[in-house]
Amino acid sequence: MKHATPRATPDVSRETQRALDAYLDLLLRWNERINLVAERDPAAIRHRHIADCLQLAAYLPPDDAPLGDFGSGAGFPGLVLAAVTTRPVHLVESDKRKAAFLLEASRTFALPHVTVHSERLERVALPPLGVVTARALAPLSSLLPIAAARLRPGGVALFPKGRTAEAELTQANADWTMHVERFPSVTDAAATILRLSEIRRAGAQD
Ligand SMILES: C[S@@+](CC[C@H](N)C(=O)[O-])C[C@H]1O[C@@H](n2cnc3c(N)ncnc32)[C@H](O)[C@@H]1O
Repeated sequence: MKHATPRATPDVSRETQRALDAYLDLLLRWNERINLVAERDPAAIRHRHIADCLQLAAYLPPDDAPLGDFGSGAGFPGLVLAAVTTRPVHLVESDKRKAAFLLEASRTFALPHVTVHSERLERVALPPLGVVTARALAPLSSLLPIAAARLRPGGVALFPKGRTAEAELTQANADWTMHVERFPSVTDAAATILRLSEIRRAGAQD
């Protein structure tokens, strides 16, 4: 697998760092009542989830088009990215308790550009998106129809993937054409960030 050179994870301001630390505190408190993340160790959550998601900011397009994060869970990556972008961010999470956490977090950290949709992604009404993200939601062959249906022309999908990235791409290539960029993860040597654009069903006409 050939990776492009990784882009540096953006340095965050002290204010953003404080907000991310407060988000971690809130997550730890809620994690005692509902299962948001498997880890209990704050340092592990900071590295495996927050830093892992923050690195995606380097691959966002330089515009203000809306971002839709599908299956956000505890806010990964959508809520973390909302801390470093002013574009509208739509978090789609069907689990009511996780959606309640997302709502509380977006209110606590005064992120007025975040909208939480407590419903299934198949049914949610969203504007055409400039960016689609989904982490640990589904294999690529299931994510591509979602991205193709939701992205506006010129939009990109950012999918963090583990060691199955190449196999998922091979499988998806049977039914889809797309421009693929691969970036190495800075938090997990076995992981790859896929940035996909011009996603079309194979054989589809423009
Ligand atoms: C494995 S978790 C991953 C959560 C988060 N993206 C992360 O990386 O930690 C998948 C999440 O997707 C949500 N989900 C699954 N199917 C969904 C659907 N059809 N519509 C909306 N959310 C869905 C689940 O409730 C769960 O919170």
